Amino acid sequence: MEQSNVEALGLDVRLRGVVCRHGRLEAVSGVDLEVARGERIALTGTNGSGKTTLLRAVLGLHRKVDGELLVGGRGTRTAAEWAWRRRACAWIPQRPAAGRFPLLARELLASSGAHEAAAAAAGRLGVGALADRSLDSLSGGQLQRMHLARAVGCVAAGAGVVLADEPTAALDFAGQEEAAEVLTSLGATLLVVTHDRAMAERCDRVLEMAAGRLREVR
Ligand SMILES: Nc1ncnc2c1ncn2[C@@H]1O[C@H](COP(=O)(O)OP(=O)(O)OP(=O)(O)O)[C@@H](O)[C@H]1O
Repeated sequence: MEQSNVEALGLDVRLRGVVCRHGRLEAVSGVDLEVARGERIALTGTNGSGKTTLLRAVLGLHRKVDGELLVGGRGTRTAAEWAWRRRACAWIPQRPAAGRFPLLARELLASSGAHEAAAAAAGRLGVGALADRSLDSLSGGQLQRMHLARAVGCVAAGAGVVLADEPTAALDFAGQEEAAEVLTSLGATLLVVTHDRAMAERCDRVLEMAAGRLREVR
């Protein structure tokens, strides 16, 4: 993996007038946001207000985006920029899919680009012994811990931004604390969608989304 262009201590994220549509529905409406390198942002808000759509847009997965959306000063106009964006951002999905041909947990960890760091994180998160299990055999909380461990691996491999979509939703209380600690101490820029107060309290800023618009809460 080419790592030279990805900064280890986080990348800045800049959104200007970002609009995202699903067909005719405008899910994100004119969002402006400046996130400094290493800053940790909690994104809260009502169901269906556009949080996941916004994170997917930052990741480069939502292609119908108007406005300016830069990570580390780069857009996603060319295939090379798009590939760079995918390496620069670690992604913890809200509903991890096992896929049609389920991966083994250790294959998920290896896909981070830094297998040893991800495997060590899996150990710390209490799922190291499950590495040879297929992802579709894991419980919701175990799967969420595995994705968290993968994100740690991605950062070790050079990702500068972590995009996490309700990463503690399936976790028990101790797991919520552990996950919040792991995510907020990575050194990477963090954008985390969460309804978990403990997670929000560990972040530098809390933003709220309502009907596709963003406002600062703290
Ligand atoms: N693939 C899709 N096709 C059509 N509409 C979609 C699609 N994905 C999301 N939407 C709609 O876009 C809006 C924003 O959805 P989004 O998933 O971004 O919200 P959210 O804030 O993450 O919600 P939640 O808190 O429930 O996870 C919703 O009205 C949703 O129904």
